[in-house]
Amino acid sequence: MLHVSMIGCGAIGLGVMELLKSDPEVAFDVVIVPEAHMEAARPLVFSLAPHARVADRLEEQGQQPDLLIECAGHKAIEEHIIPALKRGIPCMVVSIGALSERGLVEKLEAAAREGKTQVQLLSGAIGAIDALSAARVGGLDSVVYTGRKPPGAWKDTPADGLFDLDNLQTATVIFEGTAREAARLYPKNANVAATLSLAGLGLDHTQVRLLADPGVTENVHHVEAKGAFGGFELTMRGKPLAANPKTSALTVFSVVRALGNRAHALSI
Ligand SMILES: NC(=O)C1=CN([C@@H]2O[C@H](COP(=O)(O)OP(=O)(O)OC[C@H]3O[C@@H](n4cnc5c(N)ncnc54)[C@H](OP(=O)(O)O)[C@@H]3O)[C@@H](O)[C@H]2O)C=CC1
Ligand SMILES: O=C([O-])CC(=O)C(=O)O
Repeated sequence: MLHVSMIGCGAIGLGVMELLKSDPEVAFDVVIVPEAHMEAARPLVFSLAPHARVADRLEEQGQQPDLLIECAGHKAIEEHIIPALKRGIPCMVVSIGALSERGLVEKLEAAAREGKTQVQLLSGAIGAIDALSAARVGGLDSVVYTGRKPPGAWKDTPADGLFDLDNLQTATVIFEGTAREAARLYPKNANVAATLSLAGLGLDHTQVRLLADPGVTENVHHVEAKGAFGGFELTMRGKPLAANPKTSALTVFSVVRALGNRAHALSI
């Protein structure tokens, strides 16, 4: 039985608990949410994981989880993941876009080294991360990522002021540049660009194009990579979660897979 503490009970966290509620090998013991939202979170958590405790942090004394998983956002990495790693608790992170902040990846690595443990960065909404990071071993020449989403998915981002999102008639490029700049301008839509960068050529050498496209209803991720290994092209058409259209459903499935791989006898 894998005893898991989870940070965040939003679209991803609740989706993960729902899918794992009848898995006898995974137990959610603690769900961490901001203090102000603990009361509201309790009934939701109770309905999916009746034995789980809602808290605003991991207790430092007593039984430690086998694994701490972050499904919350940038601040949760600094607040919860880094201290847990230093205490030797293995961690998983889904908010990969947060790692585009300078120095944060190095802080995570240092904390894991200090605690003699490991932090796993999850692939989330994008596929072929195994192929891309293997290809990097032989040398990559280029990685180009195009992210295409319905105009509504770009609400409350810099594109909202620059383009009339409600009345777009054709696919419109809202950003073109490096993954680092994409992550700076579009932090809540930067997870895929950051994941591809960390697996491949880094934030400054991964090219990104972002489009608002009234012709799509899905989050479409296209990757083209070339290098000593040859090349690949990948298109993912991710159905958005009803609870958060910025997030593809595959992200939830990717977390469930990762937890299953830790908990079950066979890992794939
Ligand atoms: N790797 C990938 O491919 C993808 C990654 N993501 C990332 O995953 C994360 C979660 O996404 P999603 O579930 O859709 O987002 P939601 O906004 O639906 O949920 C986020 C949850 O985290 C909680 N939370 C926020 N900050 C903290 C904190 N410091 N400590 C504890 N809890 C906190 C929120 O609590 P409250 O509501 O009470 O503030 C909320 O319950 C985001 O960072 C998102 O960018 C998303 C899609 C793809
Ligand atoms: O499709 C998703 O779930 C999220 C996404 O585009 C991103 O954050 O890069």
